[in-house]
Amino acid sequence: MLFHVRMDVRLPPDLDPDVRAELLAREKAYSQDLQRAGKWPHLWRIAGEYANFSVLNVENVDELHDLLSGLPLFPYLEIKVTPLATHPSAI
Ligand SMILES: O=C(O)C[C@H]1C=CC(=O)O1
Repeated sequence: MLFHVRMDVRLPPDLDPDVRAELLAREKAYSQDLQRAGKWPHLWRIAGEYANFSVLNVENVDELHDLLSGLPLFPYLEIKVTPLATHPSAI
C-alpha cells in the first residue's frame, strides 16, 4: 500500500545544538535504512519549507503507524497522511 505523507518539522528554536545534531543524525540513519529497504521510495524537500513530501510503501496502516512513530523526529513533526489508490487513467 502506498501513502503520501507530508511532514512539517517543528523543532524548538531553543533546542540544545548538540541534542539537535544527534536527533538529526539518528533521523537521517533511520530514513536511509527505510529507503534502502524500499519502504520509503520517495523523499522530497518542499522548496522553501522545513518540510517534506514522502511516499511510503508498507503492508498496512499498522506498519505505517509503526514506521512514522519510530521516526526520531516524531515528537517534533506535524504529519498528514493521504492513502493512494490506483488511478484508472494511469499507464
Ligand atoms: O528533514 C525532514 O524532512 C524530516 C525528516 C525526514 C527524513 C529525514 O531524514 O528527516
